[in-house]
Amino acid sequence: MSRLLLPSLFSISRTQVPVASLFHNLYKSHKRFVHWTSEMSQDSVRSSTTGGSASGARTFCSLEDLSAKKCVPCNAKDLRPMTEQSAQDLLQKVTGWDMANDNGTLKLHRSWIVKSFTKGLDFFKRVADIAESEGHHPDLHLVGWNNVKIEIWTHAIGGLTENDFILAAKINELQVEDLLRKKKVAK
Ligand SMILES: C[C@H](O)[C@H](O)[C@H]1CNC2=NC(N)=NC(=O)C2=N1
Repeated sequence: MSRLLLPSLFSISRTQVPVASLFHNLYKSHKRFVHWTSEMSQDSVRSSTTGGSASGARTFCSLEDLSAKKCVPCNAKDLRPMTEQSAQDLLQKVTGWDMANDNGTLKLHRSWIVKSFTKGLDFFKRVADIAESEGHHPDLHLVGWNNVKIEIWTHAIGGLTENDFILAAKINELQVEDLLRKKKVAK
């Protein structure tokens, strides 16, 4: 029995060594694969927020493409503020929005006149629903009871990223005609 047992044990132990190194190699290649995929996903976050080149310049698509895009988490470790030129290029895609340099921080802004104070709050609620679903939030101002002003920038990095333009594009697609004061027609 023991003789029979010995060779089979030996043979198992002999095969155990290749099996062990096989598992070790499999584990190493799995780790390499996991690292590679995480790098790839980081690259897609990088390119989708700061553009392919250092200047952040990218061939951006039309407005409807911006509003169809999804904001990315603002805490992506290598998120950089967009250059002023890249921001100017994107500004063409968000009708009605303008850009201001607030002590070195580029920000988007747009204003509306609403019918009443409460319509202003309704406006904010509709914007808030978008912001919450995007995980990206604007600064909301309601002054002089019926003057709405919205500012957007990426606070986590103190500048503009594509997220801000996506949010602006989505706000532009809101149905808010019922809240706005009718434009005075010049007599
Ligand atoms: C984790 C992530 O940075 C924060 O939860 C989000 C929330 N909404 C945000 N909104 C804006 N405008 N800028 C931000 O940096 C930001 N950060």
